[in-house]
Amino acid sequence: MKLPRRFFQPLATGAPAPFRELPVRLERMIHFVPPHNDKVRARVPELATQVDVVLGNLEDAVPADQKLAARKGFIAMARATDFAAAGTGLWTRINALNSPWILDDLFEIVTEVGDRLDVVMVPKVEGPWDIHYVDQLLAQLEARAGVTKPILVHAILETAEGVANVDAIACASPRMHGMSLGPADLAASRGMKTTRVGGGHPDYRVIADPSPDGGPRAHAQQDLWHYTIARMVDACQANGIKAFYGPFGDFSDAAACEAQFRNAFLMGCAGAWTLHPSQVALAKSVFAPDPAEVAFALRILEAMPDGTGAVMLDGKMQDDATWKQASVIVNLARLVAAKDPDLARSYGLPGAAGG
Ligand SMILES: CC(C)(COP(=O)(O)OP(=O)(O)OC[C@H]1O[C@@H](n2cnc3c(N)ncnc32)[C@H](O)[C@@H]1OP(=O)(O)O)[C@@H](O)C(=O)NCCC(=O)NCCSC(=O)C[C@H](O)C(=O)O
Ligand SMILES: [Mg+2]
Repeated sequence: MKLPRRFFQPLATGAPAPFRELPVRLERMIHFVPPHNDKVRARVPELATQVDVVLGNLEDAVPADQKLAARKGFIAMARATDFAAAGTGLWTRINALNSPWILDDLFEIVTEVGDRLDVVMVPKVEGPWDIHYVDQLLAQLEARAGVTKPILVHAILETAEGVANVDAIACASPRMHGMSLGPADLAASRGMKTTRVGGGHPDYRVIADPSPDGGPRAHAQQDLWHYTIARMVDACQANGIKAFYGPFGDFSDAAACEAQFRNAFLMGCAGAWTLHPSQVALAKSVFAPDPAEVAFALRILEAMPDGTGAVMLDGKMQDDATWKQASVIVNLARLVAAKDPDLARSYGLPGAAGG
């Protein structure tokens, strides 16, 4: 176990010191771009004005014979757009740690565009040892390339072993930005019997007792991912990092995607992955608080200026704890308002231009 005082020391001479606190950023969606696809890559400058995070994906969904093209494509797209000026995060998902591509992924990307990269997403993280490996390697590469801002690490929770070690992963390094649920790999790793990428399954349900008249029995579909999301959110929040829902693969079912995103939002997730342009608006609307909820939260804060005591609002008791709940909603609303003038107006909060 590392000594507490050494936790925040750089892991290589010349590497930047890790952040003490995560940068505060609005990350309603992590938008996946296949960087080997020239047509989609050409849309990135425009996308960067529409999404909170652009991620160049090098791992699954990139054919093996396109891995090098994807890496080169990512480097080109990182250079072609000033993401920082647009207020948009630039991430990459590297190949798995046991793959033949990972070493060159990190070496080439940090060397070429490390100063532009915010976060490296690491797939199939099994335990803290995987984070320690990436942490050390990133520090060496940052030092070598003269990168001055520490690159953060985001783990995908997508193996049974990873879920068993979720708490240790969350606190493995000060580089940890957060975690995403990877429902497809996790389903396979667990031996779940579904071919869907995220979302529910009609056969996963509870049914009511038989009725005396032999009529049809009521049933309700359950959420396959509730347990994992709850564990992930607790591990992340306990360590001051962020939890995300991952992909929803059925682009044709916007209602189901929205419901899954909304459950994740209510449970404490900050955002979700978007794999197709049609999912961007969905994520934007779900991962921002409802204006009516913001209005009520503002009333709570106003009624309890110092955050203590007990008051009644519309017949509902408010106290120190509901003040904290209201603060969660208002803080997020302020972050959204700073980026989205329409929502700033509907929240009655100052937007980016202060109006
Ligand atoms: C899945 C896709 C290959 C589908 O692309 P396409 O067949 O082109 O779809 P459409 O014709 O409907 O596209 C309409 C237009 O939109 C552009 N497009 C498509 N996708 C994107 C995108 N991601 N970003 C920007 N623009 C996009 C198309 O080019 C069309 O443009 P135009 O012709 O000019 O109208 C594609 O959507 C895609 O590759 N998506 C990303 C897939 C991906 O990254 N998958 C991996 C993440 S999920 C995962 O790994 C599982 C996870 O790890 C787990 O274990 O759970
Ligand atoms: Mg996966």
